[in-house]
Amino acid sequence: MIRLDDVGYTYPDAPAPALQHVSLEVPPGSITGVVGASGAGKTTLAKVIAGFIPQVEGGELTGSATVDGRNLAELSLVEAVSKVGLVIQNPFNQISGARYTVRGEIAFGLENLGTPRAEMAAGVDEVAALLRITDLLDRSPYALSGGQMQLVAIASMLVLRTPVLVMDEPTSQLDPAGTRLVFSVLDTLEEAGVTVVIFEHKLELLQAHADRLLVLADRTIALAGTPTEVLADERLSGWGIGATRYTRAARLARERGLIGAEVPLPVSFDQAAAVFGTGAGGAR
Ligand SMILES: Nc1ncnc2c1ncn2[C@@H]1O[C@H](COP(=O)(O)OP(=O)(O)OP(=O)(O)O)[C@@H](O)[C@H]1O
Repeated sequence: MIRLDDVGYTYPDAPAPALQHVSLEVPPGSITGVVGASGAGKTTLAKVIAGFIPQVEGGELTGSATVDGRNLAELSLVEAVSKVGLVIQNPFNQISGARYTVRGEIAFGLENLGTPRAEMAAGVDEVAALLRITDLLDRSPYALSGGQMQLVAIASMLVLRTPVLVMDEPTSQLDPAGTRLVFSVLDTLEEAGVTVVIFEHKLELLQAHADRLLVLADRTIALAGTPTEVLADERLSGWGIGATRYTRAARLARERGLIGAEVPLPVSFDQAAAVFGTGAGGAR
């Protein structure tokens, strides 16, 4: 269980806090999505949950952030890293620079933990198969596309098998197929009991895969609920968050008089199918 109670954080020498009064609970074995406009504090919150703040960044953290009852600020970085994996926003920065093959790169964290060689090799093969990058294992980590590098960065965290995984825009470099693959891997992780917090802009996928959705706005959690509840909230556009394609299509249909103003705007495929009367079964 991840629990934040009235967390505030100010970067070193920053004139104002990046986060204020943030309280949240993430139950174990669930997927929580976090959405927010640019600059809302998503990366900052990801680093708090991963224990990188304040350990790595410095600055002033107030309130309490715990994982399984342990205060993150009191864990050593090694302890924090063994509890929470952080997939950072820019995959280029996640690459260690210390290994010449993708295989070595993915194994790097396990190597540092002293994992036996055979176990390490099996772990790397397993995550590579899961993320469909087995054919990249003997390539140089520097000769990859942005999307391939992002999958390698994700693999290098998954292989550590931390009970909690925090992902900061992990699909930003991926094409739609790669993005769907990552979300299906999250479902697999959830089934295996992993707790996932994903900071992401792709609302349709969050709607389909997340158990809960949090909105970060004005430096705090402005709204929390099921994805369907949150995505239907009229305040989202004011917070700089878009709407799902289903909502946008229905809004257009409403403007053109094709559906009445009294019909609630759909946020999901199933709701849209009901509104447009086409039934389920089409392409999503
Ligand atoms: N190292 C830093 N020092 C001082 N201020 C920072 C630092 N990093 C981020 N900030 C500030 O903290 C606030 C939140 O930034 P953060 O990167 O967490 O937002 P974000 O929601 O992840 O944005 P984006 O979607 O653009 O990545 C911003 O006002 C930003 O300018």
